[in-house]
Amino acid sequence: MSSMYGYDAKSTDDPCILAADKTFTLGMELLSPGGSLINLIPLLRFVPPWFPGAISQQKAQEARMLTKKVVSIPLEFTKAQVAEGNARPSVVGDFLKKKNTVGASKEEEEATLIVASTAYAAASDTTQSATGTFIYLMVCNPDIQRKAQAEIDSVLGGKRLPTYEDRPCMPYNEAIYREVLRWRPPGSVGVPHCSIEDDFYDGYFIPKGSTLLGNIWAMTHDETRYENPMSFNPERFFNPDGTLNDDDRIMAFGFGRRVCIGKHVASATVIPAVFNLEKARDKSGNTIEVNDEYCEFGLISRKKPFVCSIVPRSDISRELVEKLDT
Ligand code: HEM
Repeated sequence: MSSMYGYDAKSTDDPCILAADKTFTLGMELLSPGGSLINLIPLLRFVPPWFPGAISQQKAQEARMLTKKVVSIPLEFTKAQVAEGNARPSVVGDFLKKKNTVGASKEEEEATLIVASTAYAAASDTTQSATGTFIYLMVCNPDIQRKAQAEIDSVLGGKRLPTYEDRPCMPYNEAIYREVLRWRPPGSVGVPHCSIEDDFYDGYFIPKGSTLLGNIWAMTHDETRYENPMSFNPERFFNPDGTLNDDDRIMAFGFGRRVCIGKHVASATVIPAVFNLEKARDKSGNTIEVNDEYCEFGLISRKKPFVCSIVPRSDISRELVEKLDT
């Protein structure tokens, strides 16, 4: 939202977040295989929402209305910021400035707005799922977190935030990133695809028009490739000589022509540079244990909410984060 619109949601009660969350839940219910009869009998899409029992149509209508809200709330915000002259750099903000000065075509405007809302929609739940898993794993594996932080400190000296250029110098953090998305890919079967011609695979006939799901979970938990696949172990991505191995194909981003286009943005998000992530304590000082449960939302799985403590690692870390907010 920040990079697309320069809009920072301050809390989970933000109207845009609430609308996006509800749209997502409705969308996932409708899109998951078997989630709607329309997926099996496409002719049913012509039944109007007011028809008794047309639950899918009603959900789709609500999702459409909420989607408009998800697009209009940050857009109106950015327009106001641009008009007041204090818009932060963002895809939509920069476009609007350009439109107001040198002009822009209708097509350009349409494309920019669609790119921004698509990126937001595709990025929010997947990134939220991966971040939830990452925080959970760091809280439950303090030794791994300390090792990652020690590597970051050795490169940054605790004085600045990491940049893309620092990444090759942080192989252990790279291994954590690979392992988080291997251990719990946000979408265990990716996004459904449709075969565009008759095909054969491994002796099976796949007729044109079949729905195909790539079993990402099976690939990332293949015991012949990943020993003890249910355990979280970033070390598995290292060669015996201590260098990173070449297993850098992140299955969680999907495959082929429609592979996730945000994978480079996503891959830069997960770094324990400035915060300590720990188990929280109750008023008596007892550690609050973290549940290990996940909720399935159609095609995406999310860590069930849990309490933990997230505190800046030092005063410098706090300043670095606060500077980001200004
Ligand atoms: C950990 C985070 C993310 C995961 C696990 C993820 C995963 C995926 C997957 C599985 C697909 C479908 C690929 C396929 O059809 O085989 C996809 C598509 C897509 N993703 Fe991501 N994604 C993430 C973050 C992002 C971010 C941050 C953005 C944008 C900034 C983004 C934008 C998109 C878009 C636009 C598509 C549709 C591409 C197309 O259909 O051509 N994703 N993503």
